Amino acid sequence: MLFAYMFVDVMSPLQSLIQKQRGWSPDAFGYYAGAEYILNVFGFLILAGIILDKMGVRFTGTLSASLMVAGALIKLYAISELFQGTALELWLNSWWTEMPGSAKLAALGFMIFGCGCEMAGITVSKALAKWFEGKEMALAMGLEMAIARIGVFFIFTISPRLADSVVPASVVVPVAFCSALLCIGLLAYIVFTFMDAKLDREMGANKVAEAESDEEFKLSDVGSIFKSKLFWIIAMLCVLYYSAIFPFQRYAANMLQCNLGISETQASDIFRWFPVGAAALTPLLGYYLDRKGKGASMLILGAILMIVCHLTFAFVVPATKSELITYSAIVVLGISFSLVPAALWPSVPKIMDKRFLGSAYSLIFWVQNIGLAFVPILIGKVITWSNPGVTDPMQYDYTLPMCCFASLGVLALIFGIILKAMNTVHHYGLEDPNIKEDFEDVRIDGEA
Ligand SMILES: NCCCC[C@H](NC(=O)[C@@H](N)CC(=O)O)C(=O)O
Repeated sequence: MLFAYMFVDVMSPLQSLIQKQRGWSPDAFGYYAGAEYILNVFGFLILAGIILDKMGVRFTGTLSASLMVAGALIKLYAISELFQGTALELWLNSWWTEMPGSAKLAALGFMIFGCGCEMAGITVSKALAKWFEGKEMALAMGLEMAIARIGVFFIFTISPRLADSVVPASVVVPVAFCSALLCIGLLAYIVFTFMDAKLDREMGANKVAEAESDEEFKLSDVGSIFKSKLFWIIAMLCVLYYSAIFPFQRYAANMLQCNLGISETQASDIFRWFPVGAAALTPLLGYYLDRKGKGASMLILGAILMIVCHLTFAFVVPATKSELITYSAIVVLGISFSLVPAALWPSVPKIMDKRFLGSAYSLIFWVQNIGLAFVPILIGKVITWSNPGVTDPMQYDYTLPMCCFASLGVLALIFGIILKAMNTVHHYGLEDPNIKEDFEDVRIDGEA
Protein backbone atom coordinates (compact mmCIF):
# COMPACT_ATOMS: atom_id res chain seq x y z
CA MET A 1 0.00 0.00 0.00
CA LEU A 2 2.99 2.28 0.63
CA PHE A 3 4.13 2.07 -2.99
CA ALA A 4 0.55 2.16 -4.29
CA TYR A 5 -0.15 5.45 -2.50
CA MET A 6 3.14 6.84 -3.77
CA PHE A 7 2.17 6.02 -7.33
CA VAL A 8 -1.30 7.55 -6.89
CA ASP A 9 0.20 10.94 -6.06
CA VAL A 10 3.41 10.92 -8.05
CA MET A 11 1.97 13.39 -10.58
CA SER A 12 0.15 15.57 -8.05
CA PRO A 13 3.03 18.01 -7.50
CA LEU A 14 3.74 18.09 -11.25
CA GLN A 15 0.50 19.52 -12.58
CA SER A 16 2.08 22.66 -13.96
CA LEU A 17 5.06 20.72 -15.40
CA ILE A 18 2.85 18.26 -17.28
CA GLN A 19 0.77 21.21 -18.51
CA LYS A 20 3.93 22.82 -19.94
CA GLN A 21 5.47 19.57 -21.21
CA ARG A 22 2.52 17.66 -22.63
CA GLY A 23 -0.19 20.33 -22.82
CA TRP A 24 -2.53 18.87 -20.20
CA SER A 25 -5.04 21.59 -19.21
CA PRO A 26 -6.57 21.54 -15.68
CA ASP A 27 -9.59 19.85 -17.28
CA ALA A 28 -7.38 17.16 -18.85
CA PHE A 29 -5.56 16.74 -15.53
CA GLY A 30 -8.94 16.38 -13.81
CA TYR A 31 -10.08 13.69 -16.29
CA TYR A 32 -6.76 11.89 -15.86
CA ALA A 33 -7.01 12.04 -12.02
CA GLY A 34 -10.63 10.82 -12.04
CA ALA A 35 -9.78 7.93 -14.39
CA GLU A 36 -8.24 5.99 -11.51
CA TYR A 37 -11.73 5.23 -10.24
CA ILE A 38 -13.79 4.85 -13.44
CA LEU A 39 -13.64 1.05 -13.87
CA ASN A 40 -14.21 0.59 -10.15
CA VAL A 41 -17.30 2.77 -10.37
CA PHE A 42 -18.62 0.74 -13.29
CA GLY A 43 -18.66 -2.36 -11.15
CA PHE A 44 -15.08 -3.62 -10.97
CA LEU A 45 -15.02 -3.16 -7.19
CA ILE A 46 -18.09 -5.36 -6.74
CA LEU A 47 -16.40 -7.98 -8.91
CA ALA A 48 -13.23 -7.50 -6.84
CA GLY A 49 -15.25 -8.27 -3.68
CA ILE A 50 -16.54 -11.49 -5.26
CA ILE A 51 -13.03 -12.48 -6.41
CA LEU A 52 -11.68 -11.72 -2.92
CA ASP A 53 -14.30 -13.80 -1.15
CA LYS A 54 -14.10 -16.66 -3.64
CA MET A 55 -10.33 -16.79 -4.15
CA GLY A 56 -8.97 -15.47 -0.85
CA VAL A 57 -6.41 -12.83 0.07
CA ARG A 58 -3.37 -14.54 -1.45
CA PHE A 59 -4.68 -14.81 -5.01
CA THR A 60 -6.50 -11.46 -4.93
CA GLY A 61 -3.56 -9.56 -3.48
CA THR A 62 -1.18 -10.94 -6.10
CA LEU A 63 -3.69 -10.15 -8.86
CA SER A 64 -4.22 -6.63 -7.57
CA ALA A 65 -0.48 -5.92 -7.30
CA SER A 66 -0.01 -7.24 -10.87
CA LEU A 67 -2.78 -4.96 -12.13
CA MET A 68 -1.07 -2.01 -10.45
CA VAL A 69 2.24 -2.83 -12.18
CA ALA A 70 0.55 -3.24 -15.59
CA GLY A 71 -1.35 0.07 -15.25
CA ALA A 72 1.78 1.89 -14.07
CA LEU A 73 3.78 0.71 -17.09
CA ILE A 74 1.07 1.90 -19.49
CA LYS A 75 1.04 5.31 -17.81
CA LEU A 76 4.83 5.49 -17.89
CA TYR A 77 4.82 4.77 -21.62
CA ALA A 78 2.10 7.38 -22.22
CA ILE A 79 4.08 10.24 -20.72
CA SER A 80 7.46 9.13 -22.08
CA GLU A 81 9.27 10.40 -25.17
CA LEU A 82 8.84 6.89 -26.69
CA PHE A 83 5.13 7.52 -27.11
CA GLN A 84 5.58 10.97 -28.69
CA GLY A 85 4.97 10.99 -32.43
CA THR A 86 3.76 7.37 -32.63
CA ALA A 87 0.77 6.45 -34.78
CA LEU A 88 -1.13 5.68 -31.58
CA GLU A 89 -0.47 9.18 -30.24
CA LEU A 90 -1.53 10.79 -33.52
CA TRP A 91 -4.74 8.78 -33.48
CA LEU A 92 -5.44 9.53 -29.82
CA ASN A 93 -4.82 13.23 -30.52
CA SER A 94 -7.31 13.20 -33.40
CA TRP A 95 -10.50 12.96 -31.27
CA TRP A 96 -11.66 14.71 -28.06
CA THR A 97 -8.86 17.18 -28.69
CA GLU A 98 -9.29 18.87 -25.28
CA MET A 99 -7.61 15.74 -23.86
CA PRO A 100 -4.10 15.18 -25.36
CA GLY A 101 -3.26 11.66 -26.54
CA SER A 102 -0.70 11.23 -23.76
CA ALA A 103 -3.36 12.14 -21.17
CA LYS A 104 -5.81 9.65 -22.69
CA LEU A 105 -3.33 6.75 -22.59
CA ALA A 106 -2.08 7.76 -19.14
CA ALA A 107 -5.70 7.81 -17.97
CA LEU A 108 -6.17 4.26 -19.33
CA GLY A 109 -3.09 3.10 -17.42
CA PHE A 110 -4.33 4.89 -14.31
CA MET A 111 -7.73 3.16 -14.68
CA ILE A 112 -6.07 -0.27 -14.68
CA PHE A 113 -3.81 0.77 -11.80
CA GLY A 114 -6.89 2.03 -9.92
CA CYS A 115 -8.60 -1.37 -10.21
CA GLY A 116 -5.54 -3.00 -8.69
CA CYS A 117 -5.15 -0.35 -6.00
CA GLU A 118 -8.74 -0.49 -4.74
CA MET A 119 -8.78 -4.28 -4.97
CA ALA A 120 -5.62 -4.24 -2.86
CA GLY A 121 -7.33 -1.86 -0.38
CA ILE A 122 -10.20 -4.26 0.35
CA THR A 123 -7.82 -7.25 0.29
CA VAL A 124 -5.58 -5.62 2.89
CA SER A 125 -8.63 -4.83 5.08
CA LYS A 126 -9.73 -8.45 4.89
CA ALA A 127 -6.19 -9.72 5.54
CA LEU A 128 -5.90 -7.42 8.58
CA ALA A 129 -9.27 -8.62 9.86
CA LYS A 130 -8.05 -12.20 9.47
CA TRP A 131 -4.66 -11.62 11.09
CA PHE A 132 -5.90 -9.36 13.93
CA GLU A 133 -9.32 -10.83 14.68
CA GLY A 134 -10.08 -10.32 18.38
CA LYS A 135 -6.90 -8.31 18.77
CA GLU A 136 -6.01 -4.65 18.17
CA MET A 137 -7.55 -4.29 14.74
CA ALA A 138 -8.01 -0.49 14.84
CA LEU A 139 -4.34 -0.06 15.71
CA ALA A 140 -3.33 -2.44 12.90
CA MET A 141 -5.53 -0.57 10.40
CA GLY A 142 -4.17 2.73 11.70
CA LEU A 143 -0.60 1.56 11.19
CA GLU A 144 -1.39 0.36 7.66
CA MET A 145 -2.86 3.75 6.78
CA ALA A 146 0.05 5.52 8.49
CA ILE A 147 2.57 3.66 6.32
CA ALA A 148 0.59 4.62 3.24
CA ARG A 149 0.52 8.28 4.33
CA ILE A 150 4.30 8.24 4.83
CA GLY A 151 4.47 7.20 1.18
CA VAL A 152 2.48 10.31 0.25
CA PHE A 153 4.84 12.50 2.31
CA PHE A 154 7.81 10.87 0.65
CA ILE A 155 6.47 11.26 -2.87
CA PHE A 156 5.55 14.92 -2.39
CA THR A 157 9.16 15.39 -1.25
CA ILE A 158 10.95 13.54 -4.00
CA SER A 159 8.65 13.80 -7.02
CA PRO A 160 9.49 17.40 -7.97
CA ARG A 161 13.15 16.79 -7.14
CA LEU A 162 13.30 13.66 -9.31
CA ALA A 163 11.60 15.63 -12.09
CA ASP A 164 14.24 18.36 -11.76
CA SER A 165 17.11 15.85 -11.65
CA VAL A 166 17.29 15.86 -15.46
CA VAL A 167 17.56 18.75 -17.89
CA PRO A 168 15.01 19.73 -19.01
CA ALA A 169 12.84 18.70 -16.04
CA SER A 170 10.73 15.65 -16.83
CA VAL A 171 7.72 13.91 -15.32
CA VAL A 172 9.06 10.59 -16.62
CA VAL A 173 11.74 10.14 -13.92
CA PRO A 174 9.42 10.14 -10.86
CA VAL A 175 6.82 7.98 -12.61
CA ALA A 176 9.51 5.45 -13.63
CA PHE A 177 10.82 5.43 -10.05
CA CYS A 178 7.38 4.68 -8.60
CA SER A 179 6.71 2.01 -11.25
CA ALA A 180 9.90 0.23 -10.13
CA LEU A 181 8.70 0.44 -6.51
CA LEU A 182 5.41 -1.17 -7.51
CA CYS A 183 7.37 -4.14 -8.94
CA ILE A 184 9.08 -4.46 -5.53
CA GLY A 185 5.63 -4.25 -3.89
CA LEU A 186 4.43 -7.17 -6.04
CA LEU A 187 7.42 -9.24 -4.89
CA ALA A 188 6.73 -8.27 -1.25
CA TYR A 189 3.12 -9.45 -1.58
CA ILE A 190 4.29 -12.77 -3.02
CA VAL A 191 6.44 -13.19 0.11
CA PHE A 192 3.34 -12.37 2.22
CA THR A 193 1.36 -15.16 0.49
CA PHE A 194 3.82 -17.70 1.93
CA MET A 195 3.43 -16.18 5.42
CA ASP A 196 -0.36 -16.24 5.06
CA ALA A 197 -0.31 -19.87 3.95
CA LYS A 198 1.75 -20.64 7.05
CA LEU A 199 -0.84 -18.85 9.22
CA ASP A 200 -3.58 -20.97 7.64
CA ARG A 201 -1.63 -24.11 8.43
CA GLU A 202 -1.22 -22.91 12.03
CA MET A 203 -4.92 -22.02 12.32
CA GLY A 204 -5.82 -25.49 11.11
CA ALA A 205 -7.81 -26.40 8.02
CA ASN A 206 -11.18 -26.57 9.81
CA LYS A 207 -10.97 -23.10 11.26
CA VAL A 208 -9.95 -21.65 7.89
CA ALA A 209 -12.84 -23.32 6.10
CA GLU A 210 -15.21 -21.94 8.73
CA ALA A 211 -13.74 -18.44 8.42
CA GLU A 212 -13.99 -18.54 4.62
CA SER A 213 -17.61 -19.64 4.60
CA ASP A 214 -18.47 -17.02 7.24
CA GLU A 215 -17.34 -14.26 4.90
CA GLU A 216 -18.42 -15.72 1.58
CA PHE A 217 -19.84 -13.13 -0.76
CA LYS A 218 -23.46 -13.78 -1.64
CA LEU A 219 -25.25 -11.62 -4.18
CA SER A 220 -28.30 -11.47 -1.91
CA ASP A 221 -26.13 -9.79 0.75
CA VAL A 222 -25.64 -6.82 -1.57
CA GLY A 223 -29.39 -6.21 -1.55
CA SER A 224 -29.52 -6.41 2.26
CA ILE A 225 -26.65 -3.98 2.63
CA PHE A 226 -28.14 -1.55 0.12
CA LYS A 227 -31.46 -1.59 2.02
CA SER A 228 -29.72 -0.58 5.25
CA LYS A 229 -30.06 3.09 6.24
CA LEU A 230 -26.96 2.79 8.36
CA PHE A 231 -24.89 1.55 5.42
CA TRP A 232 -25.94 4.58 3.37
CA ILE A 233 -25.09 7.01 6.17
CA ILE A 234 -21.60 5.51 6.57
CA ALA A 235 -21.11 5.32 2.79
CA MET A 236 -22.26 8.95 2.29
CA LEU A 237 -20.03 10.18 5.11
CA CYS A 238 -17.14 8.25 3.57
CA VAL A 239 -17.67 9.47 0.01
CA LEU A 240 -18.20 13.11 1.03
CA TYR A 241 -15.25 13.22 3.40
CA TYR A 242 -12.78 11.41 1.15
CA SER A 243 -13.93 13.43 -1.89
CA ALA A 244 -12.78 16.54 -0.07
CA ILE A 245 -9.41 14.97 0.78
CA PHE A 246 -7.97 12.83 -2.03
CA PRO A 247 -9.05 15.08 -4.96
CA PHE A 248 -7.87 18.09 -2.93
CA GLN A 249 -4.49 16.36 -2.56
CA ARG A 250 -4.20 16.30 -6.37
CA TYR A 251 -4.68 20.06 -6.63
CA ALA A 252 -3.13 21.17 -3.34
CA ALA A 253 0.40 21.80 -4.62
CA ASN A 254 -0.86 23.97 -7.47
CA MET A 255 -3.30 25.75 -5.14
CA LEU A 256 -0.40 26.66 -2.82
CA GLN A 257 1.74 27.76 -5.78
CA CYS A 258 -1.02 30.09 -6.97
CA ASN A 259 -1.92 31.42 -3.52
CA LEU A 260 1.61 31.95 -2.25
CA GLY A 261 3.44 32.58 -5.55
CA ILE A 262 5.96 29.82 -4.85
CA SER A 263 7.61 27.07 -6.91
CA GLU A 264 6.34 23.52 -7.35
CA THR A 265 9.05 22.19 -5.01
CA GLN A 266 8.30 24.78 -2.29
CA ALA A 267 4.57 24.03 -2.52
CA SER A 268 5.19 20.27 -2.22
CA ASP A 269 7.53 20.87 0.70
CA ILE A 270 4.69 22.61 2.56
CA PHE A 271 1.96 20.16 1.58
CA ARG A 272 3.94 17.02 2.43
CA TRP A 273 3.37 17.73 6.16
CA PHE A 274 -0.29 16.94 5.68
CA PRO A 275 0.19 13.16 5.32
CA VAL A 276 2.92 13.22 8.00
CA GLY A 277 0.48 14.60 10.60
CA ALA A 278 -2.03 11.96 9.57
CA ALA A 279 0.61 9.20 9.67
CA ALA A 280 1.70 10.17 13.18
CA LEU A 281 -1.78 10.38 14.67
CA THR A 282 -3.82 7.65 12.95
CA PRO A 283 -2.25 4.70 14.84
CA LEU A 284 -2.47 6.63 18.15
CA LEU A 285 -6.15 7.30 17.54
CA GLY A 286 -6.62 3.64 16.54
CA TYR A 287 -5.02 2.67 19.86
CA TYR A 288 -7.33 5.12 21.69
CA LEU A 289 -10.40 3.84 19.83
CA ASP A 290 -9.56 0.22 20.68
CA ARG A 291 -9.56 1.14 24.38
CA LYS A 292 -11.81 4.18 24.87
CA GLY A 293 -14.15 4.37 21.87
CA LYS A 294 -15.76 7.72 20.83
CA GLY A 295 -15.69 6.75 17.14
CA ALA A 296 -18.80 8.75 16.12
CA SER A 297 -17.54 11.89 17.91
CA MET A 298 -14.18 11.53 16.15
CA LEU A 299 -15.97 11.48 12.78
CA ILE A 300 -17.80 14.74 13.62
CA LEU A 301 -14.68 16.51 14.88
CA GLY A 302 -12.72 15.38 11.80
CA ALA A 303 -15.34 16.86 9.46
CA ILE A 304 -15.42 20.19 11.37
CA LEU A 305 -11.62 20.53 11.22
CA MET A 306 -11.66 19.83 7.49
CA ILE A 307 -14.25 22.57 6.83
CA VAL A 308 -12.19 25.10 8.79
CA CYS A 309 -9.03 24.20 6.84
CA HIS A 310 -10.61 24.35 3.38
CA LEU A 311 -12.18 27.73 4.17
CA THR A 312 -8.78 28.93 5.38
CA PHE A 313 -7.25 27.90 2.02
CA ALA A 314 -10.14 29.61 0.20
CA PHE A 315 -10.07 33.00 1.95
CA VAL A 316 -7.34 33.47 4.57
CA VAL A 317 -4.26 32.11 2.77
CA PRO A 318 -4.74 34.13 -0.48
CA ALA A 319 -5.49 37.30 1.54
CA THR A 320 -2.58 37.02 3.98
CA LYS A 321 -0.08 34.92 1.96
CA SER A 322 1.08 33.78 5.39
CA GLU A 323 3.21 30.62 5.45
CA LEU A 324 2.45 30.22 9.17
CA ILE A 325 -1.30 30.12 8.54
CA THR A 326 -0.73 27.76 5.60
CA TYR A 327 1.38 25.36 7.69
CA SER A 328 -1.17 25.51 10.54
CA ALA A 329 -4.03 24.68 8.18
CA ILE A 330 -2.00 21.79 6.71
CA VAL A 331 -1.30 20.36 10.17
CA VAL A 332 -4.93 20.71 11.29
CA LEU A 333 -6.06 19.04 8.06
CA GLY A 334 -3.65 16.21 8.91
CA ILE A 335 -5.35 15.86 12.32
CA SER A 336 -8.74 15.73 10.60
CA PHE A 337 -7.41 13.07 8.22
CA SER A 338 -6.38 10.96 11.23
CA LEU A 339 -9.65 11.29 13.12
CA VAL A 340 -11.97 10.20 10.31
CA PRO A 341 -10.09 7.19 8.84
CA ALA A 342 -9.05 5.95 12.31
CA ALA A 343 -12.72 5.94 13.37
CA LEU A 344 -14.46 5.06 10.10
CA TRP A 345 -12.87 1.79 8.97
CA PRO A 346 -12.85 -0.04 12.34
CA SER A 347 -16.50 1.07 12.84
CA VAL A 348 -17.68 -1.01 9.91
CA PRO A 349 -17.28 -4.38 11.70
CA LYS A 350 -19.31 -2.92 14.60
CA ILE A 351 -22.37 -2.31 12.46
CA MET A 352 -22.09 -5.04 9.82
CA ASP A 353 -22.52 -8.71 10.46
CA LYS A 354 -19.27 -10.65 9.97
CA ARG A 355 -20.94 -12.46 7.07
CA PHE A 356 -21.32 -9.12 5.26
CA LEU A 357 -17.98 -7.59 6.12
CA GLY A 358 -16.04 -8.23 2.90
CA SER A 359 -18.92 -7.10 0.72
CA ALA A 360 -19.65 -4.17 3.03
CA TYR A 361 -16.08 -2.85 2.64
CA SER A 362 -16.17 -3.34 -1.12
CA LEU A 363 -19.54 -1.56 -1.39
CA ILE A 364 -18.41 1.36 0.78
CA PHE A 365 -15.29 1.63 -1.41
CA TRP A 366 -17.56 1.48 -4.46
CA VAL A 367 -19.74 4.40 -3.31
CA GLN A 368 -16.59 6.27 -2.26
CA ASN A 369 -15.02 5.69 -5.69
CA ILE A 370 -17.99 7.36 -7.40
CA GLY A 371 -17.09 10.58 -5.59
CA LEU A 372 -13.37 10.12 -6.09
CA ALA A 373 -13.94 9.67 -9.83
CA PHE A 374 -16.13 12.68 -10.42
CA VAL A 375 -14.97 15.28 -7.91
CA PRO A 376 -11.53 15.83 -9.57
CA ILE A 377 -13.30 16.31 -12.91
CA LEU A 378 -15.73 18.74 -11.30
CA ILE A 379 -12.90 20.65 -9.63
CA GLY A 380 -10.96 20.80 -12.92
CA LYS A 381 -14.05 22.32 -14.53
CA VAL A 382 -14.59 24.76 -11.65
CA ILE A 383 -10.96 25.94 -11.95
CA THR A 384 -11.36 26.51 -15.69
CA TRP A 385 -14.79 28.15 -15.28
CA SER A 386 -13.72 30.46 -12.45
CA ASN A 387 -10.51 31.49 -14.24
CA PRO A 388 -11.63 32.61 -17.71
CA GLY A 389 -8.69 33.42 -19.99
CA VAL A 390 -6.02 32.33 -17.46
CA THR A 391 -3.40 30.17 -19.21
CA ASP A 392 -0.52 30.50 -16.73
CA PRO A 393 -0.82 27.55 -14.28
CA MET A 394 0.62 29.79 -11.55
CA GLN A 395 -2.24 32.28 -11.75
CA TYR A 396 -5.36 30.28 -10.94
CA ASP A 397 -7.80 31.61 -8.35
CA TYR A 398 -8.70 28.65 -6.12
CA THR A 399 -11.42 30.35 -4.01
CA LEU A 400 -14.37 28.61 -5.65
CA PRO A 401 -12.75 25.13 -5.87
CA MET A 402 -11.85 25.35 -2.15
CA CYS A 403 -15.44 26.38 -1.31
CA CYS A 404 -16.59 23.26 -3.18
CA PHE A 405 -14.30 21.11 -1.00
CA ALA A 406 -15.58 22.88 2.15
CA SER A 407 -19.20 22.23 1.09
CA LEU A 408 -18.46 18.52 0.82
CA GLY A 409 -17.15 18.74 4.40
CA VAL A 410 -20.39 20.39 5.57
CA LEU A 411 -22.42 17.54 4.05
CA ALA A 412 -20.08 14.97 5.64
CA LEU A 413 -20.58 16.72 9.00
CA ILE A 414 -24.38 16.46 8.64
CA PHE A 415 -24.09 12.69 8.02
CA GLY A 416 -21.71 12.40 10.99
CA ILE A 417 -24.27 14.11 13.25
CA ILE A 418 -27.07 11.85 11.95
CA LEU A 419 -24.87 8.80 12.57
CA LYS A 420 -24.12 9.83 16.15
CA ALA A 421 -27.80 10.56 16.80
CA MET A 422 -28.79 7.13 15.42
CA ASN A 423 -26.10 5.53 17.54
CA THR A 424 -27.51 7.23 20.65
CA VAL A 425 -31.01 5.93 19.88
CA HIS A 426 -30.15 2.42 18.62
CA HIS A 427 -26.90 1.71 20.53
CA TYR A 428 -24.80 0.40 17.65
CA GLY A 429 -21.72 0.67 19.84
CA LEU A 430 -20.00 3.30 17.69
CA GLU A 431 -18.95 5.26 20.79
CA ASP A 432 -17.80 2.11 22.60
CA PRO A 433 -14.23 0.75 22.76
CA ASN A 434 -13.31 -2.10 20.40
CA ILE A 435 -11.68 -4.14 23.15
CA LYS A 436 -14.46 -5.05 25.52
CA GLU A 437 -14.90 -8.64 26.56
CA ASP A 438 -18.62 -8.59 27.23
CA PHE A 439 -19.29 -6.29 24.28
CA GLU A 440 -22.83 -6.74 23.04
CA ASP A 441 -23.32 -5.01 19.75
CA VAL A 442 -26.25 -4.39 17.45
CA ARG A 443 -25.45 -5.27 13.87
CA ILE A 444 -27.21 -5.22 10.56
CA ASP A 445 -28.30 -8.79 10.07
CA GLY A 446 -29.84 -8.45 6.65
CA GLU A 447 -33.21 -7.22 7.87
CA ALA A 448 -32.25 -3.68 8.88
N1 LIG B 1 -7.24 -0.97 4.27
C1 LIG B 1 -7.58 0.26 3.64
C2 LIG B 1 -8.55 1.07 4.45
C3 LIG B 1 -8.98 2.27 3.67
C4 LIG B 1 -7.99 3.37 3.71
C5 LIG B 1 -8.42 4.57 2.97
N2 LIG B 1 -8.37 4.35 1.54
C6 LIG B 1 -9.44 4.36 0.79
O1 LIG B 1 -10.53 4.57 1.23
C7 LIG B 1 -9.23 4.16 -0.68
N3 LIG B 1 -10.42 3.60 -1.26
C8 LIG B 1 -8.93 5.51 -1.24
C9 LIG B 1 -8.31 5.49 -2.57
O2 LIG B 1 -8.83 4.85 -3.42
O3 LIG B 1 -7.32 6.17 -2.80
C10 LIG B 1 -7.47 5.67 3.40
O4 LIG B 1 -7.78 6.35 4.38
O5 LIG B 1 -6.42 5.83 2.77
